[in-house]
Amino acid sequence: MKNAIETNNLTKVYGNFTAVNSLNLKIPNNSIFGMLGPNGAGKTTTIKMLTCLIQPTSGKAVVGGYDVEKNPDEVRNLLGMVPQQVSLYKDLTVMENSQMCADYYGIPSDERDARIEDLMELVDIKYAKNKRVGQLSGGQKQKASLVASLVHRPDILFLDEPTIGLDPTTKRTLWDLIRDLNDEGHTIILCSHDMHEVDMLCDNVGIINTGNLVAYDTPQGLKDSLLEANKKKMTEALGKISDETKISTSTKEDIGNLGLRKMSILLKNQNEEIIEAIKTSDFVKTVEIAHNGRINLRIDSYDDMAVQNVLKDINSFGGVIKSIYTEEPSLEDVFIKATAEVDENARV
Ligand SMILES: Nc1ncnc2c1ncn2[C@@H]1O[C@H](COP(=O)(O)OP(=O)(O)OP(=O)(O)O)[C@@H](O)[C@H]1O
Repeated sequence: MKNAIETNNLTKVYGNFTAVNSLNLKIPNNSIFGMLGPNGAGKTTTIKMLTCLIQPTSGKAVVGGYDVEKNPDEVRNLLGMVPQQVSLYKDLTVMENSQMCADYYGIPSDERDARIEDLMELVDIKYAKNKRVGQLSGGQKQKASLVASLVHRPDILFLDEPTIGLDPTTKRTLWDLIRDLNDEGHTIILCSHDMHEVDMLCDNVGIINTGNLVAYDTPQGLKDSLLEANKKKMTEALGKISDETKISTSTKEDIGNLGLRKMSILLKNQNEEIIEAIKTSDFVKTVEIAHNGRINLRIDSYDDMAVQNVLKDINSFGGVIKSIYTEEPSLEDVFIKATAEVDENARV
């Protein structure tokens, strides 16, 4: 079995509203998959179908080799789930909640408590094992939830916003744990709005928008595609300005501390008039002339057209561009671009 999860035109319709639309997804075994999408995109609905909590309207999903509709029990046995809202019993202790989960999955009683204690140590919650869940802080509840969901050593683990509200240290502990679990062979499905987290942890990323899968690749692949598209647009905008203009990308540090959307330009024929034209361009928020003559700009817009319009302004004042640096796109840029075109009719 190559893929831990495979869906074929998986669809969920509520009334006349399509929450998930013909989803075709392949999540390789032993990988970390990041599921991204704006609020209401259909992520939770997808996860609910994959974890047999709701039935698909049409299409198919195979999880761990089992069809979610034909073999839901087998699927459930393979899964662990840490939901957005911790779903443990508030009046039971951390230990009792985990014991209940272990019993549900039929873990032998002579193994059960040792397994739970090992996991508690791993996520650092053993000190609170006899505390009732209702008395725990948000982060402690999240850890308790992880212990309960890992006790049966699931092949596939679903994590829905697992680090939301956690302090930076606890967040890092959890990231390390996710990597460790993956090294041990678990496939992990991570739903998160934290782009840094997804970029850092995930092997592959899928972006869902209004029920449709609009992008799927490695994080680097997604960023590279956007970079290529941006370069193409810049080349088009440069047009006849100069065939020799070098377009490159650079990290934030190389360009300098300029703020949000940055670009840096070197002109062959820099003069006051051109600089003035750049400064008064509608799209340019700050202009800084570096000691080496580079013009560092901050363009306060995520609109692709901003870059093109600045280049056109320079062109109209006779500026000949020698080289352009733009900031490398981040996963956040990819997300914003991929989800920009929202079909308002497809929302409720
Ligand atoms: N039981 C339901 N009945 C009708 N519509 C529903 C139901 N559950 C979800 N929806 C709708 O389906 C769409 C997708 O919801 P879903 O919870 O899957 O989004 P999501 O991507 O998980 O969002 P978020 O990031 O906010 O958690 C939303 O428009 C939501 O209103």
